[in-house]
Amino acid sequence: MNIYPSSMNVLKLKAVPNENPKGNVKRETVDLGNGSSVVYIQRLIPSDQSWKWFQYLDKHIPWTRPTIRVCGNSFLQPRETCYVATPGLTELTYSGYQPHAYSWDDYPPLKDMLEAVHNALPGSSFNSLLLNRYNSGNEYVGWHSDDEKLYGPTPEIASLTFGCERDFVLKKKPCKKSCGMILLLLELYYTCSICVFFPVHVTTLVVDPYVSVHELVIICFGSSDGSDEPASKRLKKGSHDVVQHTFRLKHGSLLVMRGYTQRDWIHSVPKRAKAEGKRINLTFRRVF
Ligand SMILES: O=C(O)CCC(=O)C(=O)O
Ligand SMILES: [Fe+2]
Repeated sequence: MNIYPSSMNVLKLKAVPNENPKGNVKRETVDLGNGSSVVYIQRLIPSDQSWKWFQYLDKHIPWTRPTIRVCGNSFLQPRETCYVATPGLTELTYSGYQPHAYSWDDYPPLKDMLEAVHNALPGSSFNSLLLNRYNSGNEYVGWHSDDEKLYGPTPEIASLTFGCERDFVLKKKPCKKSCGMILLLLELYYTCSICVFFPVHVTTLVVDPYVSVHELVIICFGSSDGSDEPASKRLKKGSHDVVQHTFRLKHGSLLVMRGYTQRDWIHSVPKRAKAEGKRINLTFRRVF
């Protein structure tokens, strides 16, 4: 089965610069096609304000490194996290972990950050926030999409970054038509944690809370290019044709995923040996 087309190109998408209505903050929009798009504002929050907020978050947020369960195995999440939400919303659960929902009033500066994001995105209304702290380039978030039901079919997710610059990579999910049935079956097996039929190299790759079923499909079944190398190796070497886009997320930047981005794309912040500093990322979401 061909998950990806056979050539080795990484197809990059074009960013179109545009101005916001007030004309004072530059933003670029990347049309991912089929109703998905990303907006990137490199300098939303001035540097000195961003450092003040970074210091506040670093010191006052009750960071935890949860143990999460994937395929029946327990792993320490490869970054620290905290969750904030308006009371009364449906609770968030991922990888068998249900974070405690702190209130916005517990950490008042979060309300200023929310306001800055709302001002940049007229018409948006976020009511929950997932915070991540990456203490070094060794910490990361693996391939996933934030497609939990509680966010609805076309979630808008606004991602504010402070501190060390890191790459944020978006990659198109494998074809749906030919893989639909396999995805469904894997989703079932995955959800039920019945993963015994996966080869060992599959389960050893699964170390992230958001491991994508689509990644498992690629790893398990690979492409039909005649290679007898394990598919996991081929995936790591990037020997597939991949449509992807990389954003270097700057201190004080805002990246917004819109439309069907969670349905049709996966994203990650990969390990980077050269990234030495700490990075704090806030993803604002709306729970329906
Ligand atoms: O740290 C980031 O930029 C992304 C975090 C993320 O994807 C998530 O929390 O779902
Ligand atoms: Fe995400």
